[in-house]
Amino acid sequence: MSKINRKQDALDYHANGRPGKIAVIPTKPTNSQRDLSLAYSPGVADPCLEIAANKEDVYKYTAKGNLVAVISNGTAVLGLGDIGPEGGKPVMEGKGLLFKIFADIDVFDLELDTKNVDDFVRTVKILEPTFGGINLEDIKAPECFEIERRLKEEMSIPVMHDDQHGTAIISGAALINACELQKKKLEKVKIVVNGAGAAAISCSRIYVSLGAKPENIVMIDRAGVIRKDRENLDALKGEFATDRNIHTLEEAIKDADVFIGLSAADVLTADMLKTMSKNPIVFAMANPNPEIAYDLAVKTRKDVIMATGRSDYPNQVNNVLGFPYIFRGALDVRATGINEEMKLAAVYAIAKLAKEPVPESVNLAYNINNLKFGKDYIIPKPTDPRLITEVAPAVAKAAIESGIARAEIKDWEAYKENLRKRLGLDDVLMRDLSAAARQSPKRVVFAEADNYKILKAAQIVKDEGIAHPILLGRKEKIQRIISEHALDLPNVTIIDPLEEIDTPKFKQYVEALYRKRQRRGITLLEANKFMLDRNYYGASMVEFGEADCLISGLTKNYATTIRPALHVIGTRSGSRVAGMYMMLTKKGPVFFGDTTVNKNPTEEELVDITVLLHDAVKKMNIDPRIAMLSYSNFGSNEGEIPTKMRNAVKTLHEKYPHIVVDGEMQANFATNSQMLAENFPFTNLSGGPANVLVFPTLESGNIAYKLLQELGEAEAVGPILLGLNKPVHVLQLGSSVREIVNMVTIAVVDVQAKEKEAVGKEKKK
Ligand SMILES: NC(=O)C1=CN([C@@H]2O[C@H](COP(=O)(O)OP(=O)(O)OC[C@H]3O[C@@H](n4cnc5c(N)ncnc54)[C@H](OP(=O)(O)O)[C@@H]3O)[C@@H](O)[C@H]2O)C=CC1
Ligand SMILES: CC(=O)C(=O)O
Ligand SMILES: [Mg+2]
Repeated sequence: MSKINRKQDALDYHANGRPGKIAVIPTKPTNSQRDLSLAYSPGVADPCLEIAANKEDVYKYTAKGNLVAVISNGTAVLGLGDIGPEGGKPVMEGKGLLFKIFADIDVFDLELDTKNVDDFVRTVKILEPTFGGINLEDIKAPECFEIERRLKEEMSIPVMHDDQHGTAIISGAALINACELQKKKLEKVKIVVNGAGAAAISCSRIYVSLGAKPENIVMIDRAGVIRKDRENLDALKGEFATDRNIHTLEEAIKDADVFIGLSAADVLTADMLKTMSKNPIVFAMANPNPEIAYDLAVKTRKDVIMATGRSDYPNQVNNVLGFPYIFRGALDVRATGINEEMKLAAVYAIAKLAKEPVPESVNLAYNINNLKFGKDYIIPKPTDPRLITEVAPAVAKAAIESGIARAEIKDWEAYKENLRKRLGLDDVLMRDLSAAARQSPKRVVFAEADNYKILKAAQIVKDEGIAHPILLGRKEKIQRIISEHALDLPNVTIIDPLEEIDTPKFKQYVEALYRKRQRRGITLLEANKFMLDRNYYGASMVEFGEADCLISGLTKNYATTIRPALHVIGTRSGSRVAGMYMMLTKKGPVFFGDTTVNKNPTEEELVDITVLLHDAVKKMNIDPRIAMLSYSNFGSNEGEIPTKMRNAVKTLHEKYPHIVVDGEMQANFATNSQMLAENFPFTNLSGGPANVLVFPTLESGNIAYKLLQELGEAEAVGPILLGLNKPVHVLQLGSSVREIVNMVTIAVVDVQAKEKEAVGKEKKK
């Protein structure tokens, strides 16, 4: 994007619609007169009096415990300098936005019109009743140090100057990892810190805590190298003053291992970079423009590990990776401050996370196929959903262990679960199913293995111990994709049916297909031809026990994929086939059927579909509560659809009394149990909203799940094919890697359930 376009886009982004980036949203119902009388007068008086009697109750009855103030006077806004409090407001609103989206922390941004330290401290101090924490931002050195020190002493809620400590924590984590990759020891590296302000001094201090030697650090400000013999040297800069006989950045940078830029744009030239030691580390963190442009640095030195504060290049060393989670952890244990132990815990948690395999959602967000620990990935990406569950608990634990927490966390797994829920990362069911799959992984044959997404999913399910993949396709093509994308799939079986044509196994598969279909118009020659199709071959592998289940359909339409399975494997005796989607909604999982196979099911077919859905949901250890949907409620409308749904319910009640099912009903009644009970108290659909929805036609089911997926932001897992003799699962055309992994997980659990069923039947005999 050109600079001009970017400028206009950025201005439009802020100005369009409601100006600015944040707003206040009520968290309680406000629909009725009653709600309002509780929210405000007279009801509000009760929590007021409770808090007046016991101040700590402010955490119980108000938003204080989750509310952070982002406070600035605009004197060091990014690297833009002193642009005043109003000038800094977009940055402060931006911080508020980041706190919210990454850690679900609410923020009021406060821009103070003062450069006077006493006024600043007094103003913030008297805000203590309102906030759970104070994030000081973009206040210039040296005032920022005194402001933070005094507020920490005088306030009993966490106070942190983010430009100092947030930056120190992130760059500390990045430095540990960069040193490891460049095979350098932190205790020995020579570090040049350009800048001697808030960020630079705190970063240098944390590097020393992590093992760097103060005598190996040279610090530089606008006047040059900070030397011990400088006149009027202030105490802060004095901490890192050197007695070496050097005066300029040019002199200091020669043979240095690490350059830390926390100053201004473009001060490090290519010529200077050339003089650094072998395998140099450059963190050019000035915002918005770094001390040396990313492209110039990597062009100048092939052996450099390069990081900037920007999101549009690899290695974004920016305090956004820290402040949301540091405050999250501190707020959740009601810490009285943010101490050294908490900061170091955050450093190590962030550094460690960079070495873990990257979730697919992060690859997708950056449009990179295989991010992994290395020169271009030294710290996690800000969108990594694991940051909250790794960094916040590490910080909270450190607060408890160092004795500054006022609340305990006992069940850390439950706490992490809660953190995921806060961000809507709460796919508990999928996680439970993954855990179940891992207990006994199965052989899954992928019919379309000459496809990157399938191979990536195969790698994930293999790495996670969910399944043993078997890949079908042209061997050379599969190997090429594996090496192009640096996938890691050693020792995985690859089979090309075209190369199997003369094997006894191939012949066995062909004969079996011919036997099954000879009276349905298939000749032996045709059976032979069909078997070259990987869907037929894969289904035959499942049929003959060479694999436990088949996954296909990513690149072909549904009918083309399902037909071979029906021909080779067939349906369970007396059963029909139907498709089910598991919709992972914000209110929990809801199962939709039939969304895939039966266009306009009859009453009898609806009964069978309902039983199939019931049994499938039960296998996932969920008690099904089934609603038969229509546009009418219990006879309120006549018509073909309500009648067939009503009749299906009647048959289900008679033949399957153990199944909790009711209808016909409209979707809003099915999903709102209070409304259903108030209007139709006779219903047997009790104990909460329906979690299985049976649709009258394929059309309505398909439309409903797609709308929910797009507008309701629910994740759709499926279609899960029900009724086949052996597990075959057909992907949605163009599924994502995550959807394929989910589907494999379901397939493995399905195989496990079928095995259990078989053992049960054997025992009964
Ligand atoms: N990536 C990230 O996460 C973060 C990046 N930053 C960036 O770091 C920079 C500094 O921020 P902060 O510490 O808050 O600001 P401060 O105002 O406290 O400090 C700025 C420092 O930079 C020095 N400086 C300015 N220009 C030069 C130059 N040309 N050569 C040498 N030194 C120079 C100043 O020197 P003097 O003392 O002589 O005035 C001062 O010491 C900003 O660009 C900011 O965007 C900050 C926080 C986080
Ligand atoms: C990232 C940040 O806080 C800064 O540049 O000031
Ligand atoms: Mg800042």
